[in-house]
Amino acid sequence: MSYEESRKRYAALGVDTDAVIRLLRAVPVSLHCWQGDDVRGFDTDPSKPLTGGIQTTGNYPGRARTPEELMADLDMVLSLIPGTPKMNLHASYAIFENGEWADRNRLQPKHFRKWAAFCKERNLGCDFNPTFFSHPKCDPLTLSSPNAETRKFWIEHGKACIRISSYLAEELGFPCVMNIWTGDGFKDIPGDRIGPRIRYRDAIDEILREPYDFSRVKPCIESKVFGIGVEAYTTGSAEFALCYAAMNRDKCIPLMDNGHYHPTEVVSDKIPALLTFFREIALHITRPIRWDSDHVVLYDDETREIAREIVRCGGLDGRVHIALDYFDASINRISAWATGYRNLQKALLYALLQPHEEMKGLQDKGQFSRLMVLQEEIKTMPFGDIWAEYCRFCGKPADGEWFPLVEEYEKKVLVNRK
Ligand SMILES: C[C@H](O)[C@H](O)[C@@H](O)C(=O)CO
Ligand SMILES: [Mn+2]
Repeated sequence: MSYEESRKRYAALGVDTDAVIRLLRAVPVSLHCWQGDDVRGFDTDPSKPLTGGIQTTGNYPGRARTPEELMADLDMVLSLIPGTPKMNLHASYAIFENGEWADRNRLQPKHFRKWAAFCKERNLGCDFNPTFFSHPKCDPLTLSSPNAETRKFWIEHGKACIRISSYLAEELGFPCVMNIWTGDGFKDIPGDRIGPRIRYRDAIDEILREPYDFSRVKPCIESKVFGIGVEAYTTGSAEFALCYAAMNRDKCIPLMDNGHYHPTEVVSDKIPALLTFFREIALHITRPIRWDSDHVVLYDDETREIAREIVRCGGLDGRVHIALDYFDASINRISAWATGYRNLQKALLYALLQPHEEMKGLQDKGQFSRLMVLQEEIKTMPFGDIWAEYCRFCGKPADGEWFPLVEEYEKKVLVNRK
C-alpha cells in the first residue's frame, strides 16, 4: 500500500498522519555515547574492568578506542536515525588536551569543549552523567561509603558534573538532563541497610547544593534493584530514589530504567503513576533479558507500551525525558545503536498513530469488548507505510536501506581497528 492510501486508513480512525510525522520529528531522544566503546570511556586506562555491577559482553571488532573514532561512529549513526537525537555523555568521556589530565573530582567544562563543539556543529543538545564506577576511588562504594574521604571525592565529582551540565546547557541552548546513578550495594546480606542510604541521601543533598538553574539542568535520581556482585542490596533502590525525588521536587526528577526492576514489573505502568505526582520524569530505555542485561532495544511489546504511555500522558510536551541505555559488544556496535534508536522511534510513531481519545472514551463508558477489538485491529493497520514516510520526511534511510551502509562502514573503517 502507498503512503496516500495508508494515510486515508488512519484518517478514518481520526488520526492525522502528517501531523504525527511532524510532531515526532521534533521529539528529543538521547543517544548514549557508551554503546560505541563498551562503556570504557577515555579518562582512565580503558583496559580497566567495568565496575558498578554492569557488564558488556562480546568482542565484535570495531570498538571505538579514541574520541575521534567514537565521534566518527556517532556521525555514522546520526546519518541512519530519524528524529531529533540528543547526545548523552558520561563524565568518563572527558577529552584532555595538551597533555593535561584531571581526576573525576577535578573535571571542568573545558574537558568537554570538544564534545560541545561536536554537538554544536550538528545542532544537538547534550545530556550528562557523573561516572560513579570504573575508578580506583570506588571502595567499592561511592556516595554511600562509610569512608568520609571516599564520599568527599565523589561528592566533588557530582558537583563538578553539575557545573559541566550547566556549561553544556548554556553552550548548546538545550536543557541538560544530568543523571545520578551509582552501583553502590552489597553482594550479600547487609549488616546495616539504613546507614548507607542515609549517607547516600546526604551526599546527593550536598551535590545538589551546587548552584544550577533547574529549568536548564535537570538532575535525575536513577534507581536499580540489583547489579552483578551487588545482588543482595542496592543503596539506590526504587523506594529510595522515588522518595528522594518526591522530597526534592524543586531540585531533581526521578529516572526509571526499564532494566532496573523485578522481571514482572513494567515501567510502562509506572509512567502514569509517576506523572500523577511529578511534573517531569526521565527514562532509560533498554531491554532486560532475565536481568538488567542491557540488550539492544527492540520493537517489542513493552517498548511499544512504554511509548504509548509517554504519548497518552502528554510526555512528549517536555514532561518525559527519553534516553537509550544499552550496550552490546557482541554485534556491530553501530548496527546496535541504530537498531535501538530506530525501534524506539518506531514505537513512538506507533503510539502516536492510535486513537487515544476514542480508547479512553470506550474505557470510561465500560465498553471493554469494543476497546479490545479496536486495540487488536490497530495492530494490523498499515504502519510500515507511515514509518517509511517518516524516514523519508527526516531524510534518513528506510528499512532495508541502512544496514548495507553499516556493512560498508564496517569493511572500510571498523575492521581496521585492531
Ligand atoms: C552506563 C550505565 O548503564 C548507566 O549509567 C546507568 O544508567 C545504568 O543503567 C546502570 O545499570
Ligand atoms: Mn540506566
